[in-house]
This record gives sequence, C-alpha cells and structure tokens, in this order.
Amino acid sequence: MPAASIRPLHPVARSLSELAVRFGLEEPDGVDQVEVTGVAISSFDVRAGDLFVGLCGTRTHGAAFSPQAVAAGAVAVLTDADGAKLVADAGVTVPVLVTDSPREALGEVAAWVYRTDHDEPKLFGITGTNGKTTVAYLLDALLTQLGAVTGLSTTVERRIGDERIEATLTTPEASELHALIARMREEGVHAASIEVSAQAVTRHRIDGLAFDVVGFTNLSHDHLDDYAGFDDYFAAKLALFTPECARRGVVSLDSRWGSDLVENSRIPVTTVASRADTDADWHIEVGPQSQAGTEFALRSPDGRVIASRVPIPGWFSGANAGLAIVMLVESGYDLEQIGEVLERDGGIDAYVPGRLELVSNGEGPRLYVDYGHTPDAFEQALLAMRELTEGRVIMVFGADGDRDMTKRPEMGRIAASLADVVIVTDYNPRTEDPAAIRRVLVDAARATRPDGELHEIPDERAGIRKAVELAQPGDTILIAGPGHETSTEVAGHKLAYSARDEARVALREAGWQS
Ligand SMILES: CC(=O)N[C@H]1[C@@H](OP(=O)(O)OP(=O)(O)OC[C@H]2O[C@@H](n3ccc(=O)[nH]c3=O)[C@H](O)[C@@H]2O)O[C@H](CO)[C@@H](O)[C@@H]1O[C@H](C)C(=O)N[C@@H](C)C(=O)N[C@H](CCC(=O)O)C(=O)O
Ligand SMILES: Nc1ncnc2c1ncn2[C@@H]1O[C@H](COP(=O)(O)OP(=O)(O)OP(=O)(O)O)[C@@H](O)[C@H]1O
Repeated sequence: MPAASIRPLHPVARSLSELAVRFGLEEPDGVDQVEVTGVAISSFDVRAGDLFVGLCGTRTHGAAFSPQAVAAGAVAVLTDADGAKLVADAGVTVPVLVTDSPREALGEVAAWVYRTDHDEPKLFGITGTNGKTTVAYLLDALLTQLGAVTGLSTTVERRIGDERIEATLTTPEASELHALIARMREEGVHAASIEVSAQAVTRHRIDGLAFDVVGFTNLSHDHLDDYAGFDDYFAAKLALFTPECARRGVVSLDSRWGSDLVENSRIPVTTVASRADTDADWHIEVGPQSQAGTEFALRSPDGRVIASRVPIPGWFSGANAGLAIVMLVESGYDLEQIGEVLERDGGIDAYVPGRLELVSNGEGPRLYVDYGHTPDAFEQALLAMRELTEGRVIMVFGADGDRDMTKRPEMGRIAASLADVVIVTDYNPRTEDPAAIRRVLVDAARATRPDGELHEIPDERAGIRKAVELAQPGDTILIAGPGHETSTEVAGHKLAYSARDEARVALREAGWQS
C-alpha cells in the first residue's frame, strides 16, 4: 500500500460549486453544500473532505476506486467521461465533476484548493539527468546557513524544517506536491528546493507551481524507455524553462545540451560553466579534491570570486556547488553574504545521502557508495575515484531492471575502461531476469577489456564482500547504483537492502574498521 502523503494541518475549505465555476466545469446535482479541504489521486491517500481525482493510469482507471475513496471520506470526484461512467456503475452518489483531462487539471485544482498560488515559500526547481538531488541538498544547506527555514523534495526524502518524510517518486504527483507546499507554508518555510524529473514535467506533476528560479545541471543518456529519443527527453526539461513554470533560470553549459536550452528558453537565463574555454556568465574553477571534498572558486560576471569547499569528491561537485550558488544569487541573495557564511562555516555544510558517500572510516581501503546509474554518472564518479586513489579502483555495480535498457552496454564499457577490477552484481532487478541484465553488462565489460579482472557475483551482499576481500589499503571500492536506498525489488517483491549497511558490516568483518 502506498504511503499516505503529507497534508496541511489546518486546511481552509473551498466550495465545490466555486471550484466548478473557476475551472469551467458543469455543476452536477448536490454540488451546493459541498466543501473540499484536500485533493487525492489515490484511494489509499484519501482523507475526510477530499476531492478524489480519478486518473486514467497505465494499469487501471483511478475512478474505479471511487467507492473506496468515498468510504475513506471523499466528498466529490473529478474525473473524465470514462471515469464518470465507472463512478456511476459503482453506484457512488457524491457529486462528480467531469473534465477532458483530469491529469492536466490536477495541478491548478490542487493549487487552488490548497491556496499554494502565493509567493511563499520561494521555490527552487532543479532538473537535469545527473546532479538534481545533489544540487537540491546543496541549496538546502546554503539556505540554512543563510538563516532560512527550508523545505526539500528529492528522490531521497521530503523535508519540512527538521521533519523528514519518506519519498517514493523523485517528484511527487501534483496533489501531493501542493499539499506538501501548503504544509511548508504552515511551518514557516521560507524557501523550498524541489527536484524536478523529466517525467514530472511530462506528467503535469509540477503544474500550478511558480518556481522563482530553475536550474539545469546536464543532459546525458537515461530514460530512453520513457522518451522516444534525446530530443524528446530534452524537450521535457526545456518545458520547465517557460513563464508558465518559472521566472528565471540558471543553465550549466557543461553538457552540450546547455547551449540548446539557452537558445530555446522562454525565460531569462544566466549561464554557468566549469570549463574556462566556455563562454558563460559565471565560471567555476574546480580545485583540488580530497576524500573529504572538493575546493572550488566561483567567478561572477563582474569579476567577484567566492572560493570555498563542498564536502563531496569529484569535479562535478564543484560544478553542482557553483550552480546552487548562482541560483541563490538569481533569487535575490547577495553574493557577498553567501561568501561570508561560507567563510564562517568552512564551506557548504551539506550531507547528501548516498552520493559518493564515504562509508569506510578506518585505515583500510576507502569505500564509497554512490547513486550513479547512468553512463555519465559512472564516468564522472570513476574519474573522481581515480584521482583520489593510489592503488586500484574496484567497482561493484549492476543496472536496475524495468528501466532504460539501452544504457546498459555503455555502463559496462565505462566501468571496464576506468576501474581496475569490475564486479558485476544484481541491483534492483524489479520484474526483469537478473541474469539477463548481468549478461549485457558482463559482455560489454569483457568486450572493452578482454584481459581485465572481472567477477560476476549475482548476490549483491556477496559482491560487496568480494570487493572488500580483494581490496588493500590505498585501494578504493566504489559501489555504484544503490546510493541511499534501503530496499531492492526482486521479481516484483520489495526486500530490505542497504548497500551502505552491508558495506560497513563487510569492512568490519574484514577487520578494516571498528
Ligand atoms: C509511468 C508512471 O509515471 N507511472 C506512475 C503512475 O502510475 P500508473 O499510471 O500506472 O497508475 P495506475 O496504477 O494505472 O493507477 C491509476 C490511478 O489509480 C489510482 N489507484 C490505483 C489503485 C488503487 O487501489 N487505488 C487507486 O486510487 C492510482 O493512484 C492512480 O492515480 O501513477 C502512479 C501514482 O502516482 C505512480 O506511482 C507511477 O509512477 C511509477 C511508480 C514510476 O516508476 N514512475 C517513474 C517512471 C517516474 O516517474 N520516475 C521519475 C524520474 C526518476 C529519475 O529521475 O530517475 C520520478 O519523478 O520519480
Ligand atoms: N553534475 C554532475 N554531472 C555528472 N554526474 C553527476 C553530477 N552530479 C552528480 N553526478 C553523479 O550522478 C549521481 C547521482 O546524483 P544525483 O542523485 O544528485 O542525481 P539525480 O539527477 O538526482 O539522479 P536521479 O534523477 O536518478 O535521482 C551522483 O552520485 C554522481 O555519481
């Protein structure tokens, strides 16, 4: 059963009749006395007083669950014509509003019901193939360092001040997102950082929100199961850079898609680049990295420089930090003030769970757990590991099931070309045959380096133990894929599994840490 979403504690009711008028919907009988206090798209998430929105999904029509929704307290249903028939057939008697596309109406309706069409909190949206979660956490940390009460919505978690809520999707459905923001307003949140997936834009999950500043990290191979090709995938990201969604944008020119975004953006954008030869408004010079983090210097268009540190290795961490700072400046924060708090605190005070997270703490090999699951993320993480490692880089990885298969050969190729030892294991196969996934990765790795050291170890716990057994002090183990995750899905069943916990146990068993 899906987890219930977070809701405002003190919703102010809206009249259903007014809702119908506002959205140009025909008013059914019985609409007059009805008031709604919330919006739900899942029968499992309904609270008393909700408008239940019956969406036509990929597996079922939500309207078929209106009896359960009404039993849970829904006072009205909004759905399409097919849904209305399902509701009538089920003998449900609450008022039913009908619209052509309930999904397209959902965001604006939720914004109106929850009254989130106001300026507070300030909203930051981050999109791109890699780095969204990281930039969201960096923004959150910087805002906190600047004294703001913050909200966060990422793949890892939703957060309101100090309260943490489990996340399922990267970007919540519109009804959940507006409820979350309404609750943030109640809690006095000044600014919220929201990770925006391409799917969220395509599926109208961010409708009804007005971002103050949106940021673009990069675009590379991922999600080509959801999109017909790179152009379609890019178009989904581009749609965030429109006046309907956001006021201003900050675009990284580090991937080739950045300049296309600038050219096609319909909102004013500022550019940032970490290569000196790129013509951008802001430049980030990424300095030395250590296992504790990366130094960077950010130069503004008028030549002012902030030099600081981000506690994650890799050149891209410097690039992510620069992007986050420029987003803050674009939203109205003062660059000098940001520089002062960074000086005061010795850098960005962030902990980003499972993003090149150093799990080892002893004298033995270093072990990082990462969420990278794209060819580009593999390449960037491995290059960072190489730079930090005197000995061998041992990489443990798999590819998750029921997601873009076309990226797998490239992941195998990159792992074999940049790691000294490759351990192919299972990672979240979902409903796919894990052996078939491993086969593609192993074949690509073998074709790239026929004489390279490669182990195929289906069980992920055994794969981690093998890496620990092979490693010596001076070596680095990179476990790529699971990041912060605490479960894996095998043959459609969710099982508890944390790579970070397994790695700690394996290091302890090997005597490398207490
Ligand atoms: C393809 C896709 O986006 N699917 C999403 C969609 O599922 P669906 O269309 O299959 O829904 P369905 O099961 O047919 O149900 C239809 C409706 O009936 C309702 N229902 C269903 C059963 C029931 O008992 N009661 C009930 O009310 C459902 O809540 C839904 O509103 O609506 C569901 C409810 O919100 C989502 O959980 C589901 O996301 C699935 C899990 C998913 O994996 N989505 C991925 C593609 C995704 O969105 N990923 C992005 C990117 C991540 C990244 O960057 O890597 C993300 O933002 O997470
Ligand atoms: N700017 C970047 N460029 C390339 N790779 C990056 C960048 N930032 C992070 N990465 C790599 O991508 C991995 C995932 O980072 P992060 O979770 O921040 O991305 P994401 O866009 O949120 O991913 P997802 O959409 O899958 O949640 C990191 O662990 C790191 O290996």
